[in-house]
Amino acid sequence: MGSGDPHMKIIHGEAGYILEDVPHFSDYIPNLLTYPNLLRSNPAYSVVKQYFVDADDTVPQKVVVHKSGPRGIHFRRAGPRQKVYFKSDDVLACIVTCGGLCPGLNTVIREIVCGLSYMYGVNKVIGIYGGYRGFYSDNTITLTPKVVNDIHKRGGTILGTSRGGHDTAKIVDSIHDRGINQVYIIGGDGTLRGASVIYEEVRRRCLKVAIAGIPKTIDNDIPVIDRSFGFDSAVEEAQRAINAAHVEAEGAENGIGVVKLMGRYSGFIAMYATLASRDVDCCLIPESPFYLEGKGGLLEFIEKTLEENGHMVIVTAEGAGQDLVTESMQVMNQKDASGNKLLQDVGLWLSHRIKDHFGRKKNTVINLKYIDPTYMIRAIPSNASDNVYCTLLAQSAVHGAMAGYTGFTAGLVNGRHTYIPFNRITESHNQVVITDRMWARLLSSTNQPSFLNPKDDNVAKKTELPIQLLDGQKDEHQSENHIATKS
Ligand SMILES: Nc1ncnc2c1ncn2[C@@H]1O[C@H](COP(=O)(O)OP(=O)(O)OP(=O)(O)O)[C@@H](O)[C@H]1O
Ligand SMILES: O=P(O)(O)OC[C@H]1O[C@](O)(CO)[C@@H](O)[C@@H]1O
Ligand SMILES: [Mg+2]
Repeated sequence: MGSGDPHMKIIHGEAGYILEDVPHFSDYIPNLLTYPNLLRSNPAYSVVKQYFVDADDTVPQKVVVHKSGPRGIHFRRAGPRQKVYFKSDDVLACIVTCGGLCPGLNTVIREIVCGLSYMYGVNKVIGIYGGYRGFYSDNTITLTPKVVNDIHKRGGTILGTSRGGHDTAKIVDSIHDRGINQVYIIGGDGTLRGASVIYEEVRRRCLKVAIAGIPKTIDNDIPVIDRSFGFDSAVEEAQRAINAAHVEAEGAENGIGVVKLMGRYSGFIAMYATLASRDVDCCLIPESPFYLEGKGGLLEFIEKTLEENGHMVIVTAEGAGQDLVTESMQVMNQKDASGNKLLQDVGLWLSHRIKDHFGRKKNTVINLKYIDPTYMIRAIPSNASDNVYCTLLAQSAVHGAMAGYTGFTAGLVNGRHTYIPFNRITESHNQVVITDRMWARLLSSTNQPSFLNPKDDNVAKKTELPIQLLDGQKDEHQSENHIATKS
């Protein structure tokens, strides 16, 4: 759904209240039968007071408001509804995972299967192998609570994943031919763009097929939601690499530890890992340009830190300084199968440049160790907090699909589970705002320079500007750096 999409459901209420609603079968299929929700008689849930979500419950995107300000954008609250649009025996659900790996993928798969089975008595669930292109293959895996019982203890995805290869018409043909009527799609921004066009095609064909997304990205660059699953686990695991770098750096004369962490366009993992560790002297992220030589540059800062402390730790997000690396290595821009820019190894480049610099200074011997734990971090199983989070996201998606909602992603907004229309998730991405408080906290904890080259007019101007909030975006007081920027 693009922003000018005729299917967007925007409902206006009093005092500037706006509901950005998600599509429902009843929007395009008339006279559908409904059934009482089985959870009514489920012993585990029937004791819960007010277990069903009120049809009018919505969640505000903005929680910090002013007395006379508009109530702003809201999303539909996730959760079980009194009525469902499927009989248990009629459901054939499928699950697919696409894009890069992320801790928690298996937990989400597990909880969709278990949620469908234990809450709604649905026992026909299949897994599509190897991302979107798996829809064209005959191979699927039958998913039962028994099959998925302990998969949350493993990293990766039992279904495999891939980039590229999305053919909407072929995917919808495959869904239709197999009789699938609930599709759970777990992936990042690219995947959800793919899910959105699948939903459009399903709707164009008037099929009663629910398309539900569960946003995944280790980089935490998905807008609107509080955080993406796996991010917490990644930050925690990154501590091990940073600790190792610190131990190595401390143990050597002029020891320098360089750690590269994931973050293609957004430096959230690097920023949070740095803030959590406190052993990091410098954190480099894609959003904050830096330079090496001259006054206020990185090399000068390294010299100063070594002089003062005898060692230092540098954390760099993989997407940091890409312009510098590509310029100095004179490499062509390359893309992966999904069209994402392939990054140069900034950690390796940085390590060479630091060694070259001190190599030219005859009186300073340095000991530099470069640690690249990126794929080791991405491959771990999710931690306890992400496991619970994944469970709730999966259950939200299941409740939504059973209730007849479609074309939505499940997502946590201000601590509440919601259904968000695809376009809100795919139209922008979340980046660290370097004029925001969280980045200031980081700068004050590392004491690194801001690297704002006074010659670079653009950067200086950009940072002098007050934060411009697009309509409906979170403000700095509540977002703590989770402001979405147009991509
Ligand atoms: N605009 C689009 N329309 C249809 N399909 C798309 C689109 N963009 C990406 N896809 C498909 O989505 C899948 C995953 O995309 P991508 O490789 O960009 O990963 P992602 O979901 O963004 O996850 P991450 O970036 O976190 O690894 C691929 O199969 C790709 O072909
Ligand atoms: O090597 P791959 O699988 O293309 O994945 C690398 C990218 O995937 C991500 O982890 C996002 O999923 C990025 O941080 C990283 O740049
Ligand atoms: Mg992506």
